[in-house]
Amino acid sequence: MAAYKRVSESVALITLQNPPVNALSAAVRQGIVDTVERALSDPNVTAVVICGQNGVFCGGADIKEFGSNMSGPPLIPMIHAIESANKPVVAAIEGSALGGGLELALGCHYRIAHSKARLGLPEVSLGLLPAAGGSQRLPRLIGVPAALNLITTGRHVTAAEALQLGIVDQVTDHNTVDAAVKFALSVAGRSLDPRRISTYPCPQQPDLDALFEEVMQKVRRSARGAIAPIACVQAVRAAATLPYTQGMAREQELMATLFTSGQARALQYCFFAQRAVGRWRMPSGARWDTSKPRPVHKAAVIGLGTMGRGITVALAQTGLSVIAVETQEKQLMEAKQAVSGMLERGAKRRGVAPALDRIIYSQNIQAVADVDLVIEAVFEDVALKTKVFKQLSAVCKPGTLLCTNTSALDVDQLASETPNPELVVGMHFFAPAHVMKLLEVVYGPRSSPEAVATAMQLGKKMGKASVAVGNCRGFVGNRMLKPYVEQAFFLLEEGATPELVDRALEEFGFPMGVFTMSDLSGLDVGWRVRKGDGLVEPGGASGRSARVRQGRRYSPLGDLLCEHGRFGQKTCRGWYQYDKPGSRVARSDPWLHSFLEAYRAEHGLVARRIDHQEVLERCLYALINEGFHILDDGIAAGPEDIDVIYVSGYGWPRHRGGPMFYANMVGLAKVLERLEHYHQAHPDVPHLQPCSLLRRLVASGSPPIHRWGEVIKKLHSQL
Ligand SMILES: C[C@H](O)[C@H](C)C(=O)SCCNC(=O)CCNC(=O)[C@H](O)C(C)(C)COP(=O)([O-])OP(=O)([O-])OC[C@H]1O[C@@H](n2cnc3c(N)ncnc32)[C@H](O)[C@@H]1OP(=O)([O-])[O-]
Repeated sequence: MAAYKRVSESVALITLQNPPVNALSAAVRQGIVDTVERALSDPNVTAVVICGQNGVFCGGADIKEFGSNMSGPPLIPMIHAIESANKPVVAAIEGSALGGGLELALGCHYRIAHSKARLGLPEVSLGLLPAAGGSQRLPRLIGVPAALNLITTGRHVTAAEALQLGIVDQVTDHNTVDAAVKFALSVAGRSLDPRRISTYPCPQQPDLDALFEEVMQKVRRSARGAIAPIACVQAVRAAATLPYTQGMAREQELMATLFTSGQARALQYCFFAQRAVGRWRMPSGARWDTSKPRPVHKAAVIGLGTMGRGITVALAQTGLSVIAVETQEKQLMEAKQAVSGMLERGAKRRGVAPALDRIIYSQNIQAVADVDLVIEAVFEDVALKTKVFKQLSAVCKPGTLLCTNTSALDVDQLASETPNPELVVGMHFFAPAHVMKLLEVVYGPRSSPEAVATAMQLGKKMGKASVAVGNCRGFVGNRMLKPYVEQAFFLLEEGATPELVDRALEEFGFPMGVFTMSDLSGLDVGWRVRKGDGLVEPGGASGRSARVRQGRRYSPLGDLLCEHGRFGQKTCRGWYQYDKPGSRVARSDPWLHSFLEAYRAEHGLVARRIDHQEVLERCLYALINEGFHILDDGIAAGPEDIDVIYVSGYGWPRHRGGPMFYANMVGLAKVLERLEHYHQAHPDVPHLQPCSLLRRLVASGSPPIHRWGEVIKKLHSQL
């Protein structure tokens, strides 16, 4: 809807009304058409102001309508009617003007923005492009390079940057509507021809072809298979090389290729999944809107290694006071320096003052006596963590929440070491903790809903994609990663090379394949976990028994490389070789290839040709199959929880939606059939045995992902 009223005698004020972000639904578009017509035909009206209800201009087209038959007046002629109006139309931009919302404003003759407003054309992050004239008007208004940057990245700009770019005409700290009405009165009666952006020639660039070639190469590299960024470059190229009308036709043509694409559906699923995981639920029935978070004004971090330092920075950047505790003096001094550096660099990027004074460093755990929440990030050793939890229970004031950053230990066991297990949850960050978006909030059977609510709220405050998951070995992310890595190892035994496996996964869209990632994080990390699982047998890595553990197939390849001191980038040797420690440039290593041949010969394994399809099916379907086990166990509330975890923490390509969404796209019956095929070939690999939940979903006709709940009774999906 759009409300209409006359203000200041002769200004028609049109207010978009569709809470919470005034998205351009069919009803809003109809409201705009009707009210603009009314304003232009009312002789008492000399100017028009368009604004949004509730301090938000417009969040763009209504994404919820994309899945259905679009009805109501189309956007392009609606915006054209405004641009060709014979009375000045001024956009009063508060909150957000994004996508179709900014395109509407670009159709207006003037734009006034509040200093806190955010503007942008983020369609690319939904697998689309600005298709209501944005890709044709923005380059004409601000030039090709700046428009290319905004449209291919989808980034939001501040009002200040929008003014500097020329997107808006004025920025105000006061009431934006009042400022816009005053501005409209001041320009009433002036010629509007110079204000119709579609009539502008596109500012020419020296060597336009070279610019587009360079941008296209950069976009192709970072897109990793996503098609929308490429279409965005092509649309802006049309603006730079074609008259407006032809450019618009090209824009529509390109949009048509994207709108129904699987990638657009995947990215729009991610948009809603990211918001759905905030509406968390626990198997007990406790939920996000009935559990009150506790106030957290002061927090503490125990252990200032790599993770502890990142967590301290992430906490301080929220404005909280932080007590950072490290018992080793040398480690404490080094941590103080590292944390200060990270805070200063972060503050510089964001153009704010670094929060150095918010952190108090101490060697004494007593210092945390009056904090509201503690995050323990000491070395991943159960005895050490238990000792710390006992100390914290003795030192902290009643009601202090005790959170552990463990990535593999039993959260409930740690809770049992304290007098108040209800106050214990896992807060599993990902390295670097002040950069990586994902936060797994892990609740045990005794964790209170308030404790979960508090951790989830703190995660949101830190700008994290926080997902509430149940306590089990590896929680959700690492638990699914195990069969994925296991399959990659088995593929090497059967004839593949690290290069082949990694190329298949990187072409699928992962930033890094399994073996490149293993070299980056260090082979010794996985080795330590396998030792913790009792899987590593010292020196035993030969003969048939070397490839069986706990009655199932096992590959000691990773253990053998570690026994050779090949820990990856840090030792210049791992699955690949590197020129110097820490170098990221992986080069094939002939030693590794002859080692694999010798290994196969020793174990009577005959290498066979393996193609990318098999690599993808075995690695991804084994991971997905574990996802179904996690849903069946009620460890994750819904498929969206798993997908947000993998997209925001494990590099799963966003334009493929996430593991569970991808399984739905491929077809559950196909995933089941392929798992059965591979399990038949490898009966000693239980991770390939299809999960009963997958069978039940296929037997129920493979319902769409948002209806899996009907099959999985204990599912609490929020889609
Ligand atoms: C032709 C044209 O070229 C093309 C084709 C397009 O225009 S394509 C569309 C382009 N527009 C976008 O990409 C902007 C998308 N939105 C955002 O980036 C953010 O929402 C926000 C505006 C910065 C506000 O953030 P927030 O943190 O304050 O709240 P929220 O939790 O995110 O959102 C609050 C609630 O509003 C819902 N919502 C937000 N934007 C929406 C939209 N455009 N359509 C439908 N629902 C929307 C969201 O799902 C959530 O619902 P629920 O979860 O409460 O049920």
